[in-house]
Amino acid sequence: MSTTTRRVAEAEARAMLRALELAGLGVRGANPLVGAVLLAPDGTVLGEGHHRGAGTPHAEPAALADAGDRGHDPRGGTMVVTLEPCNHTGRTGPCSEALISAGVARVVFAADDVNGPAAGGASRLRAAGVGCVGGVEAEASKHLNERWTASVVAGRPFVTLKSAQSLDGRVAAVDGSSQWITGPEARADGHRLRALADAVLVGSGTVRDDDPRLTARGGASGEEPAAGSGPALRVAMGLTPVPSEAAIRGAGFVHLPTRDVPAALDELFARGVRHLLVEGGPRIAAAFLRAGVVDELVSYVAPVVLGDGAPAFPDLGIDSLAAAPRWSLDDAGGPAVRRLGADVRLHLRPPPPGEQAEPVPVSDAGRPDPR
Ligand SMILES: NC(=O)C1=CN([C@@H]2O[C@H](COP(=O)(O)OP(=O)(O)OC[C@H]3O[C@@H](n4cnc5c(N)ncnc54)[C@H](OP(=O)(O)O)[C@@H]3O)[C@@H](O)[C@H]2O)C=CC1
Ligand SMILES: Nc1c(N[C@@H]2O[C@H](COP(=O)(O)O)[C@@H](O)[C@H]2O)[nH]c(=O)[nH]c1=O
Repeated sequence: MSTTTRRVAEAEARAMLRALELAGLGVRGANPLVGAVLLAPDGTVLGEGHHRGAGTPHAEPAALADAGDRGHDPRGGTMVVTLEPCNHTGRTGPCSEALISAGVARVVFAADDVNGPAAGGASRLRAAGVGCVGGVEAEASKHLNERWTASVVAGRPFVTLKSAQSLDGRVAAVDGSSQWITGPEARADGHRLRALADAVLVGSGTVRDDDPRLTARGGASGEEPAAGSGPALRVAMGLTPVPSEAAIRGAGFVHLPTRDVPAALDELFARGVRHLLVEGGPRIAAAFLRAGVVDELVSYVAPVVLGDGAPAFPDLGIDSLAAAPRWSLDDAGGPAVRRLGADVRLHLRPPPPGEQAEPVPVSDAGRPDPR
C-alpha cells in the first residue's frame, strides 16, 4: 500500500468515526440517526452533516451543502456515511441521485438500509459508476439505530414514551390531580416532543381525568400550534366512547376502541404514523411497556413527593430486582440528563432485546394475565 493510499484509508476511517459522532446529534423518531463526512480525493474534510429528523435533509445532502457553504467542490470526493444512501423519494429526495449529480466518486457506508422502500442506494450508485463500499463500522451504526431497526422490521411506528413524574415515581396525586407536576420549561419541552411525532396517544382514563388537548403549543405561554407543526394525529385508546365535547376531538382526532397494543400500532401504521408519542396515563404506559414496543423513554422528574398517588408504570409483573429491566442513558439529540427549570429530564433507551423482560400476556381487562 502506498503512503498516499494509506493516508486516504486512515482519513476514511477517521471520517467514519466522526460521522458516527455526528449521527448522534440527530433526534430519534421516524428516521434513523445518520451522519456523513465528505472527503476530497486526498482525504481532506470538505463538509459534514447529520440528519436532524423526519422531513429535514438527509445526512449526505447536508454534508454536500456544508461543503458548498465552505466553498468546496464535491466532484471526485468520497462520501463517508453511517447508513447506505437511500434510493427513494420519501419526505425528501433520493440521496443516491444527489451524490451522482454532485459528482461524488466514492461512497463508504456503515450499515445497510433495512427500510425496504429506501434501500438499494448502493446498487444504484455502482450502476452509475460510483465506487461503493459497505460494512465499515457497521456494528456501531447498527447499535445506534437498534430500536429504530426493530420498529421498521416489525412494520410498526417508532414509539417514544413520555412521563412527567414526582421524585417517588408518581404521575398523579391520590385525588387524581396531576396538573402540573412539572414546571413550564419541562412542559415546553414536552410540547416539542409532540411536534416531532406523527401522533400523540393517551388512554381513556387520561381523556376522562385530564380532558387533554394534546396539541404542540408554544410551551409555557400556551399558544396554539402553527399550522403543520404537528402532531398530525391525536389518539385516544380504549373501549370507552370519547365524549362529544372532549378537547381532544377535532381535525386529526382518532379513537382506537381497543386495548390491544399491537392492533393499535397496526392501525396507526396503516394511517401513515411512523413516530408515535405515548403520553400515558399510567395504565397505557404500562401496556406499551409490557408489549415490549417502547423504543425510547423521556421522563421529566419533578422535585415533589406525591406519596400514594398513581405509579408511573403499574402492573409490570416485575417481582424481583433481578427481573427488572435496566435502561441506559441515551445522549442522542443532546445530553441524556438535562436540567429544565426546577425539573430534570431523563432520556433513556431500553435494554437490548436479549435482556428485555418477556412481554407479559394481558387479559381482556388490560391487566397482566395471572396464568
Ligand atoms: N403525569 C403524567 O405524565 C400523566 C398523568 N396522567 C394521570 O393519570 C391518571 C389517569 O390514569 P389511567 O386511568 O391509568 O389513565 P390511562 O390514560 O392509562 O387510561 C387507562 C384506560 O385506558 C384504556 N386502555 C386501553 N388499552 C389498555 C391496555 N392495554 N391496558 C390498560 N388499559 C387500557 C382502558 O380504558 P377502557 O376501559 O376505555 O378500555 C383503561 O381504563 C390521571 O390522574 C391523569 O391525570 C395521565 C397522563 C400523563
Ligand atoms: N401532568 C403533566 C403532564 N400531563 C400530560 O399532559 C396532558 C395535558 O395536555 P394538554 O391538555 O395538551 O395541555 C395530560 O393529559 C398528560 O398527558 N405533562 C407534563 O409535561 N407535565 C405534567 O405535570
